[in-house]
Amino acid sequence: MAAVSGVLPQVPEPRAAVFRTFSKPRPAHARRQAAATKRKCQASSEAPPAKRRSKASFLPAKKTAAKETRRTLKGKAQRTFSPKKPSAGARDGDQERKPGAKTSSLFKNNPEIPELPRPVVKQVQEKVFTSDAFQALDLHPHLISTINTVLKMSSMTSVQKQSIPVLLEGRDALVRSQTGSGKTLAYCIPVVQSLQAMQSKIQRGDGPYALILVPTRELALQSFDTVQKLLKPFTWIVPGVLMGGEKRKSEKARLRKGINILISTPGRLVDHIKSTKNIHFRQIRWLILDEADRILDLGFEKDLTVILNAVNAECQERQNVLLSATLTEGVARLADISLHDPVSISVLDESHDVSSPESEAFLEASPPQATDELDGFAIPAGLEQHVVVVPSKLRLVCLAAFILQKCKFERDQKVIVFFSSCELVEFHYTLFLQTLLSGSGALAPEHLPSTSTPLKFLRLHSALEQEERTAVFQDFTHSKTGILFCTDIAARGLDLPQVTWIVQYNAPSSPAEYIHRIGRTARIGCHGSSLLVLAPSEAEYVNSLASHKINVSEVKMEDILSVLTKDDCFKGRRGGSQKSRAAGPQEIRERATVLQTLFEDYVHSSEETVSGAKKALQSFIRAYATYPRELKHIFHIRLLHLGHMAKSFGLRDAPKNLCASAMKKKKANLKRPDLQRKKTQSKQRLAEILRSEYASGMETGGTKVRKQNTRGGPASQPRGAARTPGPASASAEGTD
Ligand SMILES: Nc1ncnc2c1ncn2[C@@H]1O[C@H](COP(=O)(O)OP(=O)(O)OP(=O)(O)O)[C@@H](O)[C@H]1O
Repeated sequence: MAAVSGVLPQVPEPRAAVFRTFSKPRPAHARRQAAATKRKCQASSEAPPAKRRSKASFLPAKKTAAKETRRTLKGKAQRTFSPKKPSAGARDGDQERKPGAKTSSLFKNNPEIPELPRPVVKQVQEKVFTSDAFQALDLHPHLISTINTVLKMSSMTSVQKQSIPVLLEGRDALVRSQTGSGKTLAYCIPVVQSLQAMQSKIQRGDGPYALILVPTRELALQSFDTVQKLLKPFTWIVPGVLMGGEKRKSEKARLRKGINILISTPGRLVDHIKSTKNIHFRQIRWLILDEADRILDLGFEKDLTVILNAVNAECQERQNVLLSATLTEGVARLADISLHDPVSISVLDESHDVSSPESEAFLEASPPQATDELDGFAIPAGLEQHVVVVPSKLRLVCLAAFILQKCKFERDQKVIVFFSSCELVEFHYTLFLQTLLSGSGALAPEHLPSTSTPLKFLRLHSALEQEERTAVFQDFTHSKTGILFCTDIAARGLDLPQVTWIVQYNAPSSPAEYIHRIGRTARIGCHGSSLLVLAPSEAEYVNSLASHKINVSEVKMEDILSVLTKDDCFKGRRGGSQKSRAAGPQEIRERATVLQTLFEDYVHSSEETVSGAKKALQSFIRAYATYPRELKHIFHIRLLHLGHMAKSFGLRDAPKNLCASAMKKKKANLKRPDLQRKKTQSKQRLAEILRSEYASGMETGGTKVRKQNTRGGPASQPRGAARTPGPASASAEGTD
């Protein structure tokens, strides 16, 4: 990174610049210097000593640049979102400055960017496809022809080849294979085959024969769609989905008429078990837990117990199938599910079969390892994983530059950006919509490069009304391009076609969540890329990923920012463009400042927007506090510079008392004798909170983001992926 040499690398022609400089080996002296820097940085956290000037920063900006920037932007900002006069309420401490106020330097006083660790990792890989056709299985001819003609699939994937015969034999199974490898059909085909072959023909009124549990509503819809297609020739078998967001009454009516293959989120099913007379499980032959490790997780524990008790009370003889890309036997053992002599299916095992040429390559390449060492999660071969280390002040412009690069200046790019809470999604969605879309995109179309593509922003999180959630899901599914901002609600199971990039703007809380997030791209043998954004104090996370056999290569922040030289909307003082001269570090710096000013002016344009940004920052801090203990040495609020962090929310200064009240509360709690009792309650609370992110929609009285409301933020939400209790204090907007 720039920290190593102290100067920004020469920025080549912008088109060729971005992402050409991944992980280049550095000279030894530079490495030594960077290692020393890293030690210093770790000791001092992200907050630098007041007088220290960052070597990592760009060359010092001339004083006039920001002034000029302000002038350039003033007009633009007014044309885009018309900043209002700051109202009385906006005059909170330092936040009272008018839009267009001087933007403090983005490039001074940043912490050094440490050289990233480069652990040697042999990633676990699986072979996706086999050469075997579905005809090789003992399936009903109509089912085979439906797979061939309706689903347009001919050969089986590895996980299908291994799982379908085992499940057709009637065995219980734990199935693990990489994301996007076809696990849905691996269980749907045996279910349909076995139910259509039942001697006494299934009647709709019999009720459910198969119960499929999935963690999110979108996944429920997606699985329902697959089952429905497979059932085309077997019209007497009725599938149905219970997923919340829909009127309870209509679901009850459908249950009364009869559903034979029932797909549901756990929370919604529990609600019906408690309140719907007609629901019964007398006929259950199959219990499937898709994304089983998530469903067995803390957040669903209570719901799952209710469901299993209800099912066990009425039927004992059934097949149980647990599937996930990150299912370990350890996780499965925790399940209070009476698995009967289960078969453990892992496609990785097949890679070790010396009869396949690829496996031979694998065996040759990897020395014998202990069993647990082989336990890394497989990552699709077509997935290129990147990481960028960005000082907190530059996070926002870096994200924006990346989005502009991919979605404005490249064709057919579909990007998913993961955030740790609903509030963060909502804040960034609104900010980008109001600045990048109506800002740079709408300014003067004649000034846009002819190669640019209009930006399309979408957002998905649990605080949206179900109607909008479904619409967004459908829209993004069918779009050729677009940027989806989301929480971990979209991390599991969703099969969104042709996603090209996954950005993790907030690091995930576990390696499993990392795998699932990146798994939304490079599915079923396709190619895709991912980018993880880390702060300098979080660089150690690369080692944590490596310990789970996850290998990321470094992208330079400067390379991402250099795209701004393509976009004359961000022209700085000197007004040069790529056409007239080569873009240098100074120009990149100026343009980044223009972009940051655009964000800050929007945020400071009204009381409402300032307060939205503060809430989002608080939500970030709360989510940051929920990282599990084993990651606390990397992700600890103490390691963040809150003033710099505030800048990444478009705030010119850190709001006062940001953490103080939370810390005060914590200290007070420590003195209180009833703390232990409270701890149990807070565990339950966390379960509620986690469930809310994956809510099934029976919730009442919660704060939902209305369709038209692009400015106001939703109720505070914690990271959906947290597996470990933390002090997140979200509202209970989405409990089932
Ligand atoms: N045999 C096949 N041939 C071609 N495409 C297939 C085949 N089986 C499944 N697919 C397609 O592969 C994609 C991924 O399948 P699926 O969603 O079932 O993956 P998954 O393993 O469940 O992923 P995740 O772990 O992310 O949930 C889907 O678009 C599906 O239609």
